[in-house]
Amino acid sequence: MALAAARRLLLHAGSRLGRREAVDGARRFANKRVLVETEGPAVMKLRNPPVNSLSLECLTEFTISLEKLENDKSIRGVILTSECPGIFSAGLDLLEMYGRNPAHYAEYWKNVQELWLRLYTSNMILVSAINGASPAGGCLLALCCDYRVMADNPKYTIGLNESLLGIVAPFWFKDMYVNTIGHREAERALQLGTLFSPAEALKVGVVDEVVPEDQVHSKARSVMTKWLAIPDHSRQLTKNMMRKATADNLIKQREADIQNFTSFISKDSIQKSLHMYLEKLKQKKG
Ligand SMILES: CC/C=C\C/C=C\C/C=C\CC/C=C/CC(=O)SCCNC(=O)CCNC(=O)[C@H](O)C(C)(C)COP(=O)(O)OP(=O)(O)OC[C@H]1O[C@@H](n2cnc3c(N)ncnc32)[C@H](O)[C@@H]1OP(=O)(O)O
Repeated sequence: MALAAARRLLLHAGSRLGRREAVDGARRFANKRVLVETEGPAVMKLRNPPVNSLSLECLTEFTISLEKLENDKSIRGVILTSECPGIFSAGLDLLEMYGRNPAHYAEYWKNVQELWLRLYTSNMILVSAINGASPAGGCLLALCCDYRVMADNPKYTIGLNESLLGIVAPFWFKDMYVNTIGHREAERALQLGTLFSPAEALKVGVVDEVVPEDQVHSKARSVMTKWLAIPDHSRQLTKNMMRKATADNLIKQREADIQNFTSFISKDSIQKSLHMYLEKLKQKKG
């Protein structure tokens, strides 16, 4: 209930802000964690420092921004990128999955599902400009896009690394991985929790193109121009044909998937694994 109210408030605030900025001629709208520019090809920038983790608030704002863009018939495509230097997204927020209660886990997972379904089945053309590290849920965001451009910086890695955290990528993460890189590569990468360098990601097909870091945005724009030249109706029907079965697979068992996640993440052994992983992240600094 509280989240639904927050969502209504955010939507209302978002549209007020959008109107005010449009009057200023700025053609953009924003909430705290997501900035959307609609001048030229629309660009959605994640800005949830330090690492663009997908907290509940961030997921909510992301979903609302996407909904607003979907409702604007003049927007046919969106470039998804990050405003946090060196990080595309660190994925799901570990602090939403650690030390909370089952009701919180259920609420969080529902929102993860919601964002995924919206992104994966969007009628818009989605191009990701991957300008930083992109593990787990960060990779998931990129995989939802129709085309992925990654910055050529060996420090940036991408992949579904859940098994390294002692957790398991849910079946719909796995399905999308299989759809993108094929069964054998997905099976190996998921078990090993592989984080690919840009060159490896290109080779295996996790990304479509790797370009020098200073060209990642211009390349994403030129890709968008090419995709925008395709008639919407035929491209959308084709996209739907390719993705519907995968999305439907979650839609038909959303509630069971929430229960599954909640009981899995609540286990003492899983909480212990997450605790150890969080400690490892802290120690890395010291
Ligand atoms: C049969 C099957 C049965 C059941 C299955 C059912 C359901 C499935 C169950 C579970 C699936 C859940 C799926 C989860 C998917 C995810 O996305 S999990 C998140 C995975 N993410 C990561 O592993 C990334 C971890 N982070 C990093 O590697 C680095 O931080 C990163 C490379 C992104 C950036 O490095 P750097 O710039 O050096 O920054 P720091 O490491 O110093 O980090 C800065 C602070 O940010 C905190 N932080 C980092 N990542 C996260 C995160 N994902 N969530 C929350 N917080 C994060 C980090 O701790 C630092 O905090 P501090 O400043 O120390 O307070």
